[in-house]
Amino acid sequence: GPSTCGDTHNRCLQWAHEGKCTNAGDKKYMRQNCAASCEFCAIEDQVCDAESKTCMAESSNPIRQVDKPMTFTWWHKLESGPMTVEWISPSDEAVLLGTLEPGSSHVVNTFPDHVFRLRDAGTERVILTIRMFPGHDSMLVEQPFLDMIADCEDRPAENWSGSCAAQAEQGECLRNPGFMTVFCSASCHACHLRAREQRCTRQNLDMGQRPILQPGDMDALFEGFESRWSEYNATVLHRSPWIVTFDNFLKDDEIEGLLGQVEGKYERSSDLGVADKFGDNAKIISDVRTSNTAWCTADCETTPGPAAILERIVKIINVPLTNFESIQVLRYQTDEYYKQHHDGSDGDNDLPGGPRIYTFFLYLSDVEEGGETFFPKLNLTMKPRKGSALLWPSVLSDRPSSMDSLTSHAALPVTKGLKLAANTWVHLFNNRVPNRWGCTGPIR
Ligand SMILES: O=C(O)CCC(=O)C(=O)O
Ligand SMILES: [Fe+2]
Repeated sequence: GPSTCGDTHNRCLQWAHEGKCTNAGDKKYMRQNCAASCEFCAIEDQVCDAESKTCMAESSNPIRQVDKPMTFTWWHKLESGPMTVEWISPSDEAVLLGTLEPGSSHVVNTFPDHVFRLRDAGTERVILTIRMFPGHDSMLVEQPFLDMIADCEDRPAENWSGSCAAQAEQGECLRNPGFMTVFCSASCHACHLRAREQRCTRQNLDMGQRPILQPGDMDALFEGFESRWSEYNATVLHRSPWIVTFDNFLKDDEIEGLLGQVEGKYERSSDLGVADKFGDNAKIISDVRTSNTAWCTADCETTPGPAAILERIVKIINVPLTNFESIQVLRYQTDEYYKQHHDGSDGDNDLPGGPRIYTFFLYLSDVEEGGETFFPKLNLTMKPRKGSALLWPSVLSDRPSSMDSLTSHAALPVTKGLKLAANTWVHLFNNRVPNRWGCTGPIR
């Protein structure tokens, strides 16, 4: 159970902003389940560094997580008789640890990546085998849970050339849990983590509980913004919502660096479908956006160009890189567009990373004709110019868990030439840990 003070539900912050922490009917639930969002916790209980406001997860390094001791508890909630608990050693030896009586619990001190097996003590039938994952520290062994994991098998994608068993052997289950628990769940003994509600709570991900914005923080950021960032010619085009442009934000060699890194990685732009019962979000191709997309992921973002760009954005918006998605490069050819949409939705409060709070948009080319970014509700149009940038929020300053519908926007069709641009999306909470765990696509 929760030993440190925190939220047990991802949507806690939204509920807190709706006044549920003090509302008579909800207060009890909120005290028990949303202590962090209701600010009932002492600061020192929280994983985040309050001073610098960084919510860098203590244990976001998976290698370190493996070394970190953990305590795991099983609760025997089955009608049947006693169960035995065994530790399966790396050389596949079963070591008997004890017997678990119906209605009672069994606690082991262990480490992430260790494997345990429960058997019916009478028939010796294997009831379940599970691998230890950090943050997931207890399990109710009950019939609905066993039904959920019953049909569990590896189901790697057809075009994947790896072997689940070999990858599991090499420690990939913990290093890359988002991919491995979904596609190699049997080999990882991680069938219990296929379901998003098991795998993707902020508490289970051990990622910190503090949102990067409190009500009002965003307004404070943009006060005096133009003079603070005059080196990039920051101009406030609109207040409430804040829309800011930067001339000469990018140097040519940074643009070349970024584009060079993603060359050959472009795919037709898609949206993510709702997670299936295996925890996977399928890509959906639609006519809402017709461009091509390439991601600047781990290897790319540490190269000089992208690294310098990200470092500057971190400084300007005062949010650590842990809350960022990878840079997404966009390529629009003639007649391509992205119809009116919003970069966030209220449902994003159910994601451990929370909603996107900012889009820091980069223009990587000039465009001969068309390709403007257009905000219909604000009647604002931004003509793409190589090296410039545009910053807008997805949420309200007064209530950072709520979408600001005024910032819906479109990419108008390119009518002549080519448009290269990039999204840098920034979340209310750490988004790096959720991304590694496959917890970023929509749930419903
Ligand atoms: O290309 C543009 O100007 C905007 C693109 C956009 O809104 C998006 O990718 O979400
Ligand atoms: Fe957008």
